Amino acid sequence: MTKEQWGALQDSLCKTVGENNYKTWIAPLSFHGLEDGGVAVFGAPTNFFGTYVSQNYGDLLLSQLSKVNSSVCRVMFRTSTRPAANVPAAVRPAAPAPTPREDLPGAPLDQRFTFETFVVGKPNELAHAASRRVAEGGVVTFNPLFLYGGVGLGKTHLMHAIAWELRARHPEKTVLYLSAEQFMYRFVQALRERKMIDFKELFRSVDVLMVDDVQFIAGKDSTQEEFFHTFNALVDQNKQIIISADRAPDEIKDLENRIRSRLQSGLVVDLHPTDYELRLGILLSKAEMYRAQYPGLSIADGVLEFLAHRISTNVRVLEGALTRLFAFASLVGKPIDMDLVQDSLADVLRASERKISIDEIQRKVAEHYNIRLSDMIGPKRVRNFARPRQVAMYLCKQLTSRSLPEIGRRFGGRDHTTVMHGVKRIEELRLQDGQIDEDVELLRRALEA
Ligand SMILES: Nc1ncnc2c1ncn2[C@@H]1O[C@H](COP(=O)(O)OP(=O)(O)OP(=O)(O)O)[C@@H](O)[C@H]1O
Repeated sequence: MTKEQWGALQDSLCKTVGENNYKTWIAPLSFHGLEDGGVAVFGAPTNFFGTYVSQNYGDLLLSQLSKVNSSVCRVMFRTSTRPAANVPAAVRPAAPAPTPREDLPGAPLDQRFTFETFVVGKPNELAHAASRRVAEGGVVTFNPLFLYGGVGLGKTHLMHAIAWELRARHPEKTVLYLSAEQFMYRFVQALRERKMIDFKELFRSVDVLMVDDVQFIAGKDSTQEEFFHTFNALVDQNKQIIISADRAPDEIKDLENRIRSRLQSGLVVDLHPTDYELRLGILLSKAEMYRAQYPGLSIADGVLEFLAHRISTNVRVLEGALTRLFAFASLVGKPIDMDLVQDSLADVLRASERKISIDEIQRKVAEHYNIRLSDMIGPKRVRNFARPRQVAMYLCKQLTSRSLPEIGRRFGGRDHTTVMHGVKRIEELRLQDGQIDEDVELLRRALEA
């Protein structure tokens, strides 16, 4: 096992654990060598760091190392003596911001996550407006600002944008941005090294505290306790706090009530799931950036619209798809058109195929024919209810993978032969009756949108 072999493993480790984890936990390790008995020895910046990596990534490291060198049968971490300057920014106790305070244990800010690159649409306009207001750094009006939303909807992007803006407008202010996980890590480290006074002083002396992914501290009692005191101390001094989480304060389980109520005491805003227009806006803006990077590559009409329509999960997946398209196109020297989309994104498209539920179909059809849901599912056989019911059954058969007996059960416990009959009837009617055909087509499109 050589340093070169360790170096060669970096890429695959980064892919396996994700870039953030890699930067935080793997990159700071230095490979010291292979000792007797097949022990691969690594230098870690602190004892806590070594223990954490050993517990969380020990098995992974061992399995990867033993693939390149079968004599490795154990990994071990020793506190490294190398200078802190070699430790990547993610774990270095200083934020790489313009004129950062040397002692701030913040996380690095992503250069790309600014307000300029954040595309605003209906689903995120409130969160964006509140973030802009806080980023002005004027009088504290809502404290904390609590931003929440599902995976990949732009919480971290907005947090970084606020931090960049604050640092640019108020270089005299100390703005500390870090994830809740890093807060915990710092806290545990301070406990172990008996530096709690320094820790408290440091966190209580900032002008703006930004904590990302606060749901992480749920269930971690002492970290919550410390967070609570930090929070109160800062609010008492009228210092701005900005928090993000993947759900609303009252939906975070295992969070102490007093913390929950503090989190709710300012402005709570959510980032809604993206809509088609926002997704298209984001794609257009990202494509613009890629065009500068890959001059000469063109995108055929309709490609971005297709992606915005089909990939509705989250923005990260959308971005990934675009990155792959540009990379693929430049490698094979082809234009970005629908053929390339199908060739290079088959897996992404399959994974993001929208699953339509029977409930959704029943609701949409009832709405369309202006009848009550209970009448569609209920026993009445009058034509006003029977025809919409058959249309709904037909759509369930076409748009879901449910079996006939299952569909029957969901329509008030009807037999599968009734469903079969309904489906057949609509097939026939679609050929004979233009109105029915049009209704079904309209409903299908609305459901697939
Ligand atoms: N409105 C937007 N405009 C431009 N880019 C966006 C927007 N929303 C999200 N993104 C991009 O999507 C990616 C994911 O966003 P981000 O990391 O901020 O999500 P998140 O909500 O923090 O997700 P997670 O819950 O996984 O932490 C980033 O590259 C970000 O730049």
